[in-house]
Amino acid sequence: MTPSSPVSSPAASRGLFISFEGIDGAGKSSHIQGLHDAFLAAGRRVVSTREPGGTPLAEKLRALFLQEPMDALTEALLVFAGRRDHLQQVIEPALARGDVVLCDRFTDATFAYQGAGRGFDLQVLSVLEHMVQARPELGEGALRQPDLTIWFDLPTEVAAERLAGARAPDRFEAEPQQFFARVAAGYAERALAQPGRFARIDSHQPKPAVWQAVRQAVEARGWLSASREEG
Ligand SMILES: Nc1ncnc2c1ncn2[C@@H]1O[C@H](COP(=O)(O)OP(=O)(O)O)[C@@H](O)[C@H]1O
Ligand SMILES: Cc1cn([C@H]2C[C@H](O)[C@@H](COP(=O)(O)OP(=O)(O)O)O2)c(=O)[nH]c1=O
Repeated sequence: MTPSSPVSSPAASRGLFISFEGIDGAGKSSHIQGLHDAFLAAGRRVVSTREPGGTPLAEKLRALFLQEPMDALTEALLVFAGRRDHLQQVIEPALARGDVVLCDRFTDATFAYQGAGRGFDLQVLSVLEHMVQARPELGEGALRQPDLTIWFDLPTEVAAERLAGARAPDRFEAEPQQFFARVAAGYAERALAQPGRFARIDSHQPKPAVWQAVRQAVEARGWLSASREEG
């Protein structure tokens, strides 16, 4: 099997859904590409995608979301509308094919940014989450959630230093550090509530050390071995 060839039989592996989270500037981007390459080398088909975005419609919503002033409910409605389209057009079909889906942010970001960051009602977010991510075929209340969420955790002041001058700030990146402190606390709360799904990565380290930690989080689950069946 060549490094980039797909698995020979869909039965040999099930789809895997991995999301990447953290405050702006936490350093997720380059490691998503690294993991993409590592899964290809292990013989998996990989779809790398992002939220907000991931489909033509959701990318249009992303542009509005990042640039236009709006209140927190509008933010939540836009991001969940895009998520619905993304799940239907990209994520669910890829998982059904047995692909690995690497998603730069998912619903934890909504709870962290709109919930903890903006102070928006978490119960309303939960209602939207249940509408958008419902999997009725698995029973009442079943939701599509990532199999693993890789959470890049680092102090807000370090993230701010990394972002300074790196790129023109969007509507969120222009927020003050107190906003990101609330977002970071939101992620910590989500990770505490669902420890099996979250892998916390200490991102206040040089890139190679962060990459080792990311790789280990995935290897520890047996997901990077070429011939192994997923459990
Ligand atoms: N471990 C690291 N140490 C120092 N700088 C980093 C590290 N990881 C990323 N960076 C830099 O920080 C900035 C933000 O990284 P990026 O991957 O774009 O963050 P994110 O996608 O989480 O917003 C970039 O300029 C990047 O080169
Ligand atoms: C998915 C999502 C992102 N966001 C925010 C977080 C980021 O500030 C921004 C875009 O995320 P991201 O794609 O990580 O930005 P970049 O490519 O510039 O690093 O959207 C929310 O506020 N709620 C959400 O549900």
